[in-house]
Amino acid sequence: MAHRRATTPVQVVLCLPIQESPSGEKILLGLKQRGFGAGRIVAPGGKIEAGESPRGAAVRELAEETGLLAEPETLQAAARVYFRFPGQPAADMDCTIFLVPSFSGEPAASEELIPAWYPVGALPVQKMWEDSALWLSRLLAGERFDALVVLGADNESVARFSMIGWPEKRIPAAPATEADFPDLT
Ligand SMILES: Nc1[nH]c(=O)nc2c1ncn2[C@H]1C[C@H](O)[C@@H](COP(=O)(O)OP(=O)(O)OP(=O)(O)O)O1
Repeated sequence: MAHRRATTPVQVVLCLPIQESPSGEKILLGLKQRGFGAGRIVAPGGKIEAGESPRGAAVRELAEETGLLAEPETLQAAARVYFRFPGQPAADMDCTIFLVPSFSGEPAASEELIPAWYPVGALPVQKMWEDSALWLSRLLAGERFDALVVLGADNESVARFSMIGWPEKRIPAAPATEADFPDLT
């Protein structure tokens, strides 16, 4: 019998602004000040609002949390990560991740995030979600994928991780948000 979910995963986005510097590429992350994941260093992002596209949500969240402004069409859809929290199913999230190669403005702290640039080769993985060590550097190295992250009972450790590279087979039962992934549709 098919498993029926009690709740629908929350649809969220993450943004990865990228900047060239004399010492190499850097990405913008930030210390989350409140809400889900507070105290961790995370990428800017959040929930997709009703009627909003993933791309539109990414641009809005980036502006709200960091002050950076980007044009929606310049964002590059790079991965989807399905976060599953068996110990707290209401926290399940389907996350679309965008690279942000061009933007204007300077990052500034918000109530949500204290942003800072990090070298791609020296990510602050000890202060991030444990699972991000499994997928973030691969994404920044150019891989494109869907990944499934199942958290442990503590809602922090990684119980299971699997990855499916584009354009191979999709993760079964993942809700469709293919509109942002033209190479898949
Ligand atoms: N295991 C995990 N690893 C990771 O790297 N990021 C995760 C994660 N689980 C959730 N996230 C991210 C995805 C999403 O962008 C974010 C949570 O969404 P929000 O920032 O919107 O949550 P908040 O509780 O702050 O809500 P609001 O402030 O009400 O929007 O956490």
